[in-house]
Amino acid sequence: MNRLSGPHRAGQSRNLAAGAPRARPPRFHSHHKRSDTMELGMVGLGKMGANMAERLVQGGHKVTGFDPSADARKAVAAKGVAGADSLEALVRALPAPRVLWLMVPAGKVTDDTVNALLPLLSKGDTVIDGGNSNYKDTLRRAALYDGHGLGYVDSGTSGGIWGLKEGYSMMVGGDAKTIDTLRPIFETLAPAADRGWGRVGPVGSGHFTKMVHNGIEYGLMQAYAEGFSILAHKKEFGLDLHQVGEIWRYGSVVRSWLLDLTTDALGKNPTMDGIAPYVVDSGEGRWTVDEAIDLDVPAPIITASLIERLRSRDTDSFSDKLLAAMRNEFGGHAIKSEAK
Ligand SMILES: NC(=O)C1=CN([C@@H]2O[C@H](COP(=O)(O)OP(=O)(O)OC[C@H]3O[C@@H](n4cnc5c(N)ncnc54)[C@H](O)[C@@H]3O)[C@@H](O)[C@H]2O)C=CC1
Ligand SMILES: O=C(CO)[C@H](O)[C@H](O)COP(=O)(O)O
Repeated sequence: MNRLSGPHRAGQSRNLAAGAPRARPPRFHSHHKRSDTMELGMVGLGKMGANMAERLVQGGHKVTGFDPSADARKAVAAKGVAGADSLEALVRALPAPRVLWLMVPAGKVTDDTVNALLPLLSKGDTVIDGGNSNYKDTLRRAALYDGHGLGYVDSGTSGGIWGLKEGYSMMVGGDAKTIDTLRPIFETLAPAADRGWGRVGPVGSGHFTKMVHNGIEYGLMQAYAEGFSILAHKKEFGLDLHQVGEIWRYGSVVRSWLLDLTTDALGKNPTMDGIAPYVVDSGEGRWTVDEAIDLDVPAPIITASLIERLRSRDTDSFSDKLLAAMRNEFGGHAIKSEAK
């Protein structure tokens, strides 16, 4: 494995998380406290990849990054991340056996990247897909790589734009020995070397676990949004939603990081002024619902949360108009006319 000289200071990853507001003592201790640093390539230097590359550099690793956007490459250069202007140049810059972390949009871009890397890599090299890929795509890509003697690891990654400071939570799938060689990378990216990451099973299981994590995220988000909306509609009490959020953040049963962020958003913009009521989804929720159906698992909350997102985009609902028309047909109930 390509190790850089010079030990990575013991506990360095933990120091990175020292500013985290709600740091807790570790619940378990790793027997593999590595002091190594590594060299790796980061493909995709957007909101996630750029910060991950920066955190790795802060942890003493050597990172070369590729992104088709020259601006993205320039932004990370200032953080100590070397730049490559093509995938070929990136692969050439890395010592064998190579390690490449993909942090690109799921779907076609990931497929294109995986396919373009295939002829450039050599036996023993490993690709880690840290994006939100569908686990079925991951199984297909891993089988392709396995056939060429290449390692393929999936890391379901959570932490968003806060990961640079707080560390990332990583659900890792793949061959246990391969993952062990990548330990210094995960230990640095995680909130602490011995927590917030782990091998969850064979390849595919990391993305599967992240998919369910995001399904849960949809349900939690929906519950907070509905609760605050009920509070907002009780006009006679004139409730201050930011204040309520702040109260709930401490000691309440519903306190969470998501509530912290929700409260922050309410503090900045209590009436959600200027925000269109349109909620995007990137696929993880619908894959979770598909999977629940395939496995005969009832998942009504996650399913309803997904449907609510779809509903948010239906600003001229045909079904609601048809419902009003039906009531008129059977009961002669009045139809409210559309404002012209
Ligand atoms: N933003 C978030 O909160 C999280 C995102 N993810 C996942 O991480 C991945 C990256 O997400 P973000 O950084 O948020 O997206 P982003 O849109 O900010 O960045 C994606 C980057 O990939 C680059 N890119 C596009 N085509 C490329 C190609 N062919 N080769 C190399 N780079 C290419 C783009 O120029 C861009 O800089 C996605 O799979 C996303 O689902 C995972 C966890 C959280
Ligand atoms: O993985 C994430 C958070 O955990 C990403 O932010 C993801 O984009 C969220 O899912 P969606 O876009 O479907 O709301």
